[in-house]
Amino acid sequence: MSDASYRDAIFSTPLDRVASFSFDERVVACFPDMIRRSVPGYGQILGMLGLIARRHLRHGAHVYDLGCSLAAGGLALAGTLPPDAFRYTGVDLSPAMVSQARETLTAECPDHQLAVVEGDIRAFDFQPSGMVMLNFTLQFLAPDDRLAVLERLYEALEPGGVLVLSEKIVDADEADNAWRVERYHDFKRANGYSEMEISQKRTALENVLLPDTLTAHRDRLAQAGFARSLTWFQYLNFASLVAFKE
Ligand SMILES: C[S@@+](CC[C@H](N)C(=O)[O-])C[C@H]1O[C@@H](n2cnc3c(N)ncnc32)[C@H](O)[C@@H]1O
Ligand SMILES: O=C(O)C(=O)C[C@]1(C(=O)O)C=C[C@H](O)C=C1
Repeated sequence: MSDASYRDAIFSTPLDRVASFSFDERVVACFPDMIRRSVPGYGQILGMLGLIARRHLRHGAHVYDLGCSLAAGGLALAGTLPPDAFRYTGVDLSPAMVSQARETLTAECPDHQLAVVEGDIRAFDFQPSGMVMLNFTLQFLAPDDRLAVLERLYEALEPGGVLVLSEKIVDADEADNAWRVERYHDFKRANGYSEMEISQKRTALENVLLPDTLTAHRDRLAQAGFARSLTWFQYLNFASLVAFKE
């Protein structure tokens, strides 16, 4: 099973107790469908990764994709850049994600240099790189662990390197936030999720996915050393930033 696979029905039946969300085999089996129906702009963000790499990446440089899940970031770059343009390492904590990602990359991009390793990005020994992608991963780390990871990524990036940070975000203003979350739930309904699925997934993600404001992200990036960052994409409560190592 190496392609778009099953429809996400994980929260479609009533659960006595909704367990915390985890990236296990059941999630892996429907992940491409889940993320496309749950993250506004996911396809557009993937589409830009190759274009950002084309502008910022030195020929042959190394790229990290942290919390790579099924290596969608690697597939996106391989769709835009030739095999000698970059080397890619995806890192993920979930063994089920890692084994499925490897299978997909072998089947779909045999000529590109794409590796996936199982590891925890909080303790990973990062090698020098020209680009780092952190797409919807930082939000799953304990808030106190986030700055240290960004500091180590700043160190690992080569001069001229770029970090792409995509996240679910929260508004500081309560009313603005409520509007955005309500429209996000409309987005999920329009993508075929039921009220039960929306509410049980929300419960499962409580205390697991902890979103920051865009201001908190920009401040943290600056604290980690990134003198320049900007939000290049936002769709409801999901955004993507780029930060530069000068
Ligand atoms: C929402 S998914 C990321 C989606 C993926 N980047 C994409 O664009 O399709 C979050 C991923 O982060 C991984 N993850 C969470 N904490 C991690 C950690 N400390 N180290 C490495 N991976 C982690 C999870 O296993 C999961 O696969
Ligand atoms: O479904 C949600 O509420 C999400 O926040 C989507 C989200 C994410 O943003 O990382 C959460 C878990 C995974 O299923 C993939 C996407």
